[in-house]
Amino acid sequence: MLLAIDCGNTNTVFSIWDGTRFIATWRTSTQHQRTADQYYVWLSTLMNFQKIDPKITDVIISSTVPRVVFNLRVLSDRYFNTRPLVVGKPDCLLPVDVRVDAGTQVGPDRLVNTVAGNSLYGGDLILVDFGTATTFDVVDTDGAYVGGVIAPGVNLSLEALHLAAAALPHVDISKPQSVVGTNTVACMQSGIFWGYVGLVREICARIKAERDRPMQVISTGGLAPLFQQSTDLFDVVREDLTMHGLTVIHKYNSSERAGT
Ligand SMILES: Nc1ncnc2c1ncn2[C@@H]1O[C@H](COP(=O)(O)OP(=O)(O)O)[C@@H](O)[C@H]1O
Ligand SMILES: CC(C)(COP(=O)(O)O)[C@@H](O)C(=O)NCCC(=O)O
Ligand SMILES: [K+]
Repeated sequence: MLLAIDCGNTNTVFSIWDGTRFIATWRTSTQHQRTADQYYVWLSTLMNFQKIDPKITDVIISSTVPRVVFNLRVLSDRYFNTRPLVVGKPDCLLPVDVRVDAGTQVGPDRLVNTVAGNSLYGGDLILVDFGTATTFDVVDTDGAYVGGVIAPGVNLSLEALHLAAAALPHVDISKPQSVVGTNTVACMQSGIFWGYVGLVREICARIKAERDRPMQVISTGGLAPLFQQSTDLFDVVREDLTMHGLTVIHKYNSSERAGT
């Protein structure tokens, strides 16, 4: 079975893929200090708790935080006796082209999303991923990654208000009842929620105009469903987009190595 690890700047998600479906998914905060042994204690406890004993034969990692990769590699070598595939490294092949400025290091999560989007929905896509940052990845007609947009994440924006202004509290995002807030929290939620709806709408409209063709908008990340509520921003919300992409990349590399 495949252990797929998607490490973002805030959270790291581990999923076990049995070849047809994910049999388990667990999430932990991203901390580069966490050792391979700590990961394994955590993972094996959860496996015992869910009464599963998967035989992990392969590991694939996508990480937007380079420092965590070392310990995840050790986890794979020491406990699963396998050399992991690491997206973005030269020995990890991608089934799509990447057409960006020379020397640009595209976030591996964006490449994985592109592969997933292309495998599920074809080409001419805008992939919106609500993570620490909100990213827009543009997928060409042939499935290539051709660039995109990086905006501050929703929670990062709320946290920035709280950190910079003495009288503004820490607030969780939610859809406000009305645009005009009658208390501080409602005012902040309105600014971020409706501001974000505007940001997503405007950026998608401009990408479509710039590329002069219809495009499907696919969204992912924990906050995608919140924004889909009573807005028409996305054609599809697919929460497991990145994980799905990891399974596609793993399969592609396995078959390339086998020469099929
Ligand atoms: N369902 C959710 N509801 C509210 N906040 C969420 C939800 N899912 C994720 N978040 C928050 O969104 C932010 C980005 O999380 P995540 O998608 O895990 O980012 P990353 O992939 O960059 O690590 C974090 O602050 C996280 O706590
Ligand atoms: C834009 C990102 C910070 C998003 O990361 P995330 O929100 O998933 O933690 C990440 O994709 C990244 O570090 N990218 C490198 C620059 C680029 O993609 O052009
Ligand atoms: K992301």
